[in-house]
Amino acid sequence: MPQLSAAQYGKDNIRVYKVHRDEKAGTQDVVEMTVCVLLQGEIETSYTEADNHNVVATDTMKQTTYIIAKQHPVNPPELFASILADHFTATYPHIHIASVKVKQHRWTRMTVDGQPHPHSFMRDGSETRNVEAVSSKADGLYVRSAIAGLLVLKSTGSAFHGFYRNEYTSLAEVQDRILSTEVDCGWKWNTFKTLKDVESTVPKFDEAWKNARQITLELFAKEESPSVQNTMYKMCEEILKLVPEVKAVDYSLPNKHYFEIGEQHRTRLRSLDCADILVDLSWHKGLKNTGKDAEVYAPQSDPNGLIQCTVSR
Ligand SMILES: O=c1[nH]c(=O)c2[nH]c(=O)[nH]c2[nH]1
Repeated sequence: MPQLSAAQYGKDNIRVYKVHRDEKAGTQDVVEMTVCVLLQGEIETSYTEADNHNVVATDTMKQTTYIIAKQHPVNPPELFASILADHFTATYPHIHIASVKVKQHRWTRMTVDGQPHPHSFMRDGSETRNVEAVSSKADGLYVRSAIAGLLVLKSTGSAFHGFYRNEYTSLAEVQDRILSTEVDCGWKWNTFKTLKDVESTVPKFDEAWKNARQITLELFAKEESPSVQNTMYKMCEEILKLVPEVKAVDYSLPNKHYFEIGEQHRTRLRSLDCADILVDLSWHKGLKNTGKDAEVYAPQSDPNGLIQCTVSR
């Protein structure tokens, strides 16, 4: 007899834009975000018996998102996501768990004629500030904040050697390589009992985001990295130190590679670190582009290393 063993449903990719007009100062602030709402609870018969009486329409979830955005602050995103998630579990007796994911996009104020412009912004990069809030009738509010899509590269100051070798290994030890990654860094807050507890933590959310971002960038830049693994572990340690309300920090870092192209160079490609492979141009009039003369590399999209960890207290 088949059984529905898990079910949730909701609205994804709800795009919301909110403007705040400061009439006195003559300036405006904008927030753009993409929201996903997913609900769980006593919804089984909608799947098994076509009984829709308990189905909160996904369109209702979208309309609710706009209404909550109108009536409440959308910043910090931790607060907005928690208010919205809490709304669903508080309003509907048969909804037991509501998950709200908010992805805030960057609109950075333009500087024009040396002054911050009152109402013009630019998208400076693919980085987003992400939050997931899960409101559970049984367990309270779980919140994870994150930085995603932050692209970074260092052209030296990274090595990778001393790794496991056997007959499947061709990678050479490397003392100096290019290191590039797209940062996905998350931090889980101690579970909040109620929405009030989230509200009283509001000043900490922006501060934690700033700290996590700064630690990530500074350690990435300053550290002589022996591996992605060790560098990300140090970042986790620093964030845990600076943000006592956080119980765990996680990173997911793809290793973006800089490869040589060209079938004739396959042997060379296999023998160097995958993240730092030179384009050998000696076939063209003896052009020197290897060793100390290396300047031109060939970035590759796949395959890539993927290094992940979670560090808890
Ligand atoms: O920092 C790294 N960690 C690895 O596990 C790894 N594996 C690899 O091929 N290059 C790298 N670099």
